[in-house]
Amino acid sequence: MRPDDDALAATAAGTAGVPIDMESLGRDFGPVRALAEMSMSVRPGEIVALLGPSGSGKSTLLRICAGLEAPTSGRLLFAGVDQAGLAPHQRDVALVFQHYALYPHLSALDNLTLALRYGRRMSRSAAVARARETLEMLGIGALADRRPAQMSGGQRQRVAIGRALARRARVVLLDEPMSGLDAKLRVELRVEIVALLRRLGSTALFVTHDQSEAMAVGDRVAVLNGGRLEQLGTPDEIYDRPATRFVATFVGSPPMTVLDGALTEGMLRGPGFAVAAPAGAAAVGVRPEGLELAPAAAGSPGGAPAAPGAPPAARLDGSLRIAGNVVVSERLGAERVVYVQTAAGAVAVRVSARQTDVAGTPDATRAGAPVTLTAPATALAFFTGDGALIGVD
Ligand SMILES: Nc1ncnc2c1ncn2[C@@H]1O[C@H](COP(=O)(O)OP(=O)(O)OP(=O)(O)O)[C@@H](O)[C@H]1O
Repeated sequence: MRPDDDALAATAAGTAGVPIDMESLGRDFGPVRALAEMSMSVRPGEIVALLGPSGSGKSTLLRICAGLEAPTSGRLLFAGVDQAGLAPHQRDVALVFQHYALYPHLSALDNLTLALRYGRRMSRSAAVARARETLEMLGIGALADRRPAQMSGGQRQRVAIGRALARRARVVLLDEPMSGLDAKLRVELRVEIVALLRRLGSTALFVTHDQSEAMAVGDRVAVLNGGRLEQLGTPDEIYDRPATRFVATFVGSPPMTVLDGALTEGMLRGPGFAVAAPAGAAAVGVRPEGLELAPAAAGSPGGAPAAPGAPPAARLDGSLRIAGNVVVSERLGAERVVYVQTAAGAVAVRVSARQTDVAGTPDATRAGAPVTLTAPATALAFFTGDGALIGVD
């Protein structure tokens, strides 16, 4: 859903998600800097996925938004109002955690109804109607009368999510809400959660360390590393134009390969490769699907340079070429990912699985096969020594 639609959805559901503004938020735990200079604006009704490795500060940021943790520096605003000093219950936020706690002696319906009656002070009939509607939206309307012990883990988690979302808080914070569930269930449930959030129009922050989950759930994805924001962008921007080397090598399956080199006279040279590069380049990156794999030409064994020590020549069209030997190849549905050991390091290449099935073609994907990898200039990304992407515009 695009922002223009958000207002409509919010009006239809009677909820208005609010804008969230983070201004240089920081949080220190003694000597540990859990969060630093975190600035981000989230639009009303937008879902932002917070993605990052363990310890990158995702939960700390969420807890600050919830009011469970105070920032050491910076400001947090909901709808333009500074949240400093406001307790969790004063912020109108809904929290969904991995570890849910339902009342065991109450039915699913009563678990939701109770939260609405006491959390939202709704009348009994209005609360029951809202609770039923929410359970229906999560595909568990038929389980309304069951107690938690009579449900599967996935069903219980749906009830817990329903209980948090039924309140229609203006901000919804989800911290790895599905990490206890199996992969198939996670995929199903994330679709339902997103549909529900859209319907309610709440602004949502969704913490995950699973990149496919982040890319599927987020209107935009915020990639965190070491307490800092590396990039905030749509899933396409994050994938196609990673702002930093960290993002490039964190997102993608397998992620971008980045080869280090030294720049002289417009040429980035590393072990076994040389490529025309912009000023400031210290490394060249290429996605697995940006490379073409071909059997090494006869007489030029893969892996080793033609003459040991002889620098490879850069190519006039700006493309990257590097030789190597296949280490292993992995069949993934219609594609195959081939890992090639080159003098500059391991390089991942994605090829059509059919490429290897053509009769009469030497199988360039079997282990040990000498191969040549080529990527056109348009498939290359260059990074500075600090890991920043060098603009190509
Ligand atoms: N209460 C605390 N006391 C001391 N250090 C803390 C505390 N809470 C978090 N930290 C530290 O702050 C950093 C960020 O932690 P945080 O839990 O926010 O990361 P995360 O990205 O959510 O990680 P994970 O994916 O493992 O949950 C870590 O180095 C962590 O050890």
